[in-house]
Amino acid sequence: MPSRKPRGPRRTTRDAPRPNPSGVHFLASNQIIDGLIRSCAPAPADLVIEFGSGNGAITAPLTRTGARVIAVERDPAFARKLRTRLDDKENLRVVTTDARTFPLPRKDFLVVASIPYSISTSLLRRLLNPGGGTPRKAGLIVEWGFAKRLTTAVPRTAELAWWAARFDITLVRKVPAHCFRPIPSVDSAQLFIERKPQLSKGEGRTLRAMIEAAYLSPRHGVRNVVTAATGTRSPRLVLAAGLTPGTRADTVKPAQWARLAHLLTAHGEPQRSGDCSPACSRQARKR
Ligand SMILES: C[S@@+](CC[C@H](N)C(=O)[O-])C[C@H]1O[C@@H](n2cnc3c(N)ncnc32)[C@H](O)[C@@H]1O
Repeated sequence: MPSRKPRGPRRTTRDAPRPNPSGVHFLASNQIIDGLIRSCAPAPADLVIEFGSGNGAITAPLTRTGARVIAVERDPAFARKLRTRLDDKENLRVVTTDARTFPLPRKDFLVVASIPYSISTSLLRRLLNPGGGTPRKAGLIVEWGFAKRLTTAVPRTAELAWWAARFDITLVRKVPAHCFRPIPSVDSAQLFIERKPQLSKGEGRTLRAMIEAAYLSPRHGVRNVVTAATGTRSPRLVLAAGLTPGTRADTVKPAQWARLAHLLTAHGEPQRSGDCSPACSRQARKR
């Protein structure tokens, strides 16, 4: 992990936060951009998607890795300028569309992006929920508070726990506001996300059912959560997962739920309900 303080461009009094009606803040630190790209180590065989390419601060160095790059930008003026500027890059495709509806590839891909903060949650939902394709690795610049919520040891909501149980989500570094132009009022963070080995369908269903039961009844012990989710009692497997039957649900880390789901599935414990009851879904959506 880098220890040097990220350098932004030299700061002057003219750089103080100013009204910015477009709400767009461009990365202006080569050190941050390089670190972001290096975190995913794109190679020529890779497909990399960048959401919100703006004026290409990340796109241009991304194309130099030799990977195939798809830059997704909603603003037609930004997209047009980027196409013109990087006209000679045969490995780049600029797509003018909304990141929230861009169809994600089914095959292997990476994401490298400084994402528009207004769509952080909806974009992460698309990237980290099964359904479409999910990235093998993602290097993202996100708002600082959002990064902290995503990386707490015991996430606050069932949805965050579901993501953290299936992906390693690491807060790599703070990205101070002065690394952007214009300077925003909040700091940002560099996140690194890596997909864990994929779960079987049964493991996924058991994991989801347990997480939802846990977040509906956070004071319950793990034993009750397992019973609510699978209809069985498995104290031996709870112990094997490094928990005790009485461990409170709101102290259990996502990786521990994942381990327990693996053990329960391997020993043939079915989940009780389908993927998710309506009440659980409502709770999971609360953010
Ligand atoms: C934070 S800026 C990042 C720009 C550039 N990547 C950089 O780091 O300098 C976000 C960019 O996302 C674009 N954008 C905003 N909402 C979007 C959406 N829903 N889909 C795709 N692009 C979007 C904006 O036009 C802007 O160019």
